[in-house]
Amino acid sequence: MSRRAFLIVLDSVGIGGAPDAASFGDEGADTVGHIRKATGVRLSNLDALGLAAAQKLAKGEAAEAPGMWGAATEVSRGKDTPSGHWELAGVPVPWDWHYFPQVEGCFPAELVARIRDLAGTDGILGNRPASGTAIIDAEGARHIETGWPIVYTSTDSVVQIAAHEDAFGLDRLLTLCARLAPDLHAMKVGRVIARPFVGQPGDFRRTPRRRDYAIAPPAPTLCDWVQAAGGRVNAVGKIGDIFSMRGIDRVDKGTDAELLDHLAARLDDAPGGSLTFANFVEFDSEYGHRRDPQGYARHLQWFDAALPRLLGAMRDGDMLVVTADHGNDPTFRGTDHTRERVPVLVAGLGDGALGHVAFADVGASVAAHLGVAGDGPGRSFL
Ligand SMILES: O=P(O)(O)O[C@H]1O[C@H](CO)[C@@H](O)[C@H]1O
Ligand SMILES: [Mn+2]
Ligand SMILES: [Mn+2]
Repeated sequence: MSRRAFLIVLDSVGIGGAPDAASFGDEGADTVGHIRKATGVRLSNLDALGLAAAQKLAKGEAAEAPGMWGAATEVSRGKDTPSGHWELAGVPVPWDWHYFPQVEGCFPAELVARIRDLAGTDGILGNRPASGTAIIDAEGARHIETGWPIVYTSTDSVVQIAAHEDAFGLDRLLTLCARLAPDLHAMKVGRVIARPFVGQPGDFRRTPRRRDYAIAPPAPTLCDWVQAAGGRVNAVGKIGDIFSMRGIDRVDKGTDAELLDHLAARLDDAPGGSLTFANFVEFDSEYGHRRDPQGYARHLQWFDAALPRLLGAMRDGDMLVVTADHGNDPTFRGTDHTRERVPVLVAGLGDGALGHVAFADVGASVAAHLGVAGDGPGRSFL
């Protein structure tokens, strides 16, 4: 029997209960719990895999349910996408990220000068922490007038550059971000993100051609382990960006709806020994950061309705894991991620509650399932 693994990250679908939430200012945050409360959304297929039980466990309540489910706790000191994904892939982040101050004029003068040089402009717009959709509404018209890039940060370790695909140029934006990224990685800034948008003043829209230039993981991850053992690694969504393409053989991108088709295609054609690693980002980018519980609930329902199609395409020897990288409670103050535990829902390997596990145990378990050698602090729960 040839074994395959499918690791699916629902970006930001946290379940509360992180023991260190208070130190992030996130005590009480609970993405799925608060969405259920606010909207009454029913997630029967996810619950059949153990989501509701994992939610209880995350908050220290007793829970019993069939299936192979647990709640995972993060140890990396960031509540961001790279930290979450790398740790799920077996490698916690050993360093402190560099964050920009949450004030107007957040970027140091040398960095502003470097961006101006690389962009070939006399100035930049933004230079403050912001929500990405709000800042293109506020600065988009001036951006078109001046040609200056819109540069902003958030409470994550990130520099984001928004520019109009036609007025500024998509390739020009991507080149700017690619050239800037090494300087920022050297400062332990996790990512430079290109945020292309289109439209006119009053009607600007971001496009799916976003591109993340992430610092490389601190050590070989699950993706490298699988590749080193001769297995193929398929990335669905922004996984390739998050891992700086380390240990990745194939990338398929698109909207979440398109990614679902890519994932289904990999269920159909992925060879034995392979890992397919998927990230569905719209939970986070379209609903969590936008503090839209109704939209978030609809997207959860969309994934819940898609699950039978995915589970029905599994073969003997397949392991499929549904998990998340951090929280982004749309009912919580602010517009940023929230420190939370995440669900670990395993399909294909029968029943057996996992209880509390570490993020890194997910990577170790996928490696164990595929029979590849791993490394790091993770312990297989299989
Ligand atoms: O508001 P937008 O641009 O969506 O930014 C969000 O997306 C970034 C990367 O996930 C985060 O740092 C967060 O601030
Ligand atoms: Mn994320
Ligand atoms: Mn985010």
